[in-house]
Amino acid sequence: MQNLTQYRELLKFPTDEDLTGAATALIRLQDTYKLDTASVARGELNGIQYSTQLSAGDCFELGRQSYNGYDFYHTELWMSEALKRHEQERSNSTVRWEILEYLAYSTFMQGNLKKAIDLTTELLAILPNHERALGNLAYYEAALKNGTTEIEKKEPSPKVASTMLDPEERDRYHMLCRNENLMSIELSSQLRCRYTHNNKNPLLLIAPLKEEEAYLSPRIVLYRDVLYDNEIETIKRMAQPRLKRATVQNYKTGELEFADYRISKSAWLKEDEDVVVSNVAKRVESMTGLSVETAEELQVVNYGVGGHYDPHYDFARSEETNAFKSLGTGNRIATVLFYMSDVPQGGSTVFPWLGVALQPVKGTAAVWFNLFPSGNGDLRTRHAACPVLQGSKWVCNKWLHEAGQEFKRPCDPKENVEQTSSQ
Ligand SMILES: O=C(O)CCC(=O)C(=O)O
Ligand SMILES: [Fe+2]
Repeated sequence: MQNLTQYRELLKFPTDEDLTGAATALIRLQDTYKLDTASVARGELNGIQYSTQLSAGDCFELGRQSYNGYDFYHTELWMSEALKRHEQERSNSTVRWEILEYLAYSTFMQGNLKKAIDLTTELLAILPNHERALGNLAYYEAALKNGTTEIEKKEPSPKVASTMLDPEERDRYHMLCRNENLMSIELSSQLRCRYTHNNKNPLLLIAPLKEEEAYLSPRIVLYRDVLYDNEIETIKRMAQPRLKRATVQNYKTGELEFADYRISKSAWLKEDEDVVVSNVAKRVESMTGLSVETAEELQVVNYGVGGHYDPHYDFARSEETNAFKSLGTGNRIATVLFYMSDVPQGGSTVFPWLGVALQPVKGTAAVWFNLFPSGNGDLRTRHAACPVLQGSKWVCNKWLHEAGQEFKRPCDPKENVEQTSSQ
């Protein structure tokens, strides 16, 4: 709010990137959760009515942003909605002929020539001398006469193409985000929950963990109630002033950079900063049976509405020669992901190829091994954070590394399948 009011001249906030990012996020939510355009515009998400609505101008802006990204499918959806809202609005936040022009062109680009002609004719009824519209009309009519419905499709730019998901993986990812079940009854009926008693670890003898299996091979388990509310408050309070836009590692250069496929804010906390942070690390040792000596600092992450992380591996693949090199502690052997909030809608952690969806529950931790005992990465652990549809998602995670685990999880060059006994 201060940026908007006091420092407007200096900071120019929100920026163009903020606007583009907000539009992309809304369209991401629409696609992932199959939200219908009119409902979103009315402020209704998955049947829940919120207080905010979109004006014709907002819808127009979403259409324009889609158009700028050569995404004519969403241009048409949002320009049609803009047109409907324009008719209903008393104080018009946009201009009818402009909507018609975008709508006609996006309709044409999707091969509907007749509709493009009708819309352009309507535009010309408002502005008979609109030069571009006159040119377009002649072009659309000629195309219709010659039977040319083949539209020259623009190839996505190399930057966009490199971040595009494999369609099958994307479909599985989105289905899991929508809570559509992908796990067979044969598999899910084998999942158990238990209290973990362990004579070797006094902590587990006094306070056994509530362990819930989410998948067996690879083993993914949930531990319930492993963070106290006051610990969560402390972690959030410490992280808040340090939160920065999250980065990803460029696997070729090893450089950290911003990427559309990971939208969140994060901060790192050291164990010696607060007893809460070191206690969490000790608990991670109990949960995994591994040492945190070589683990990364505690990463705290906050996702706002639309925040997400596309499918990825937590470990570095063999071709990613620069990853984790500077740490000198080997690859990321295991992940411990703590949920520090519930999320009212969206925000699950999903494993597209396993059909597993973990819904964030405050105080729960998810644990899995990323590597086989051979040290090779387990590709089945590919996972993603679904976009947050409503609310704010807080997690923190601890990534454990290979070094120092030699006696706790002995390596075995032959073991490319995980051990059957737990940990
Ligand atoms: O936030 C989540 O649910 C998953 C986060 C994640 O996969 C990561 O940070 O590597
Ligand atoms: Fe991850």
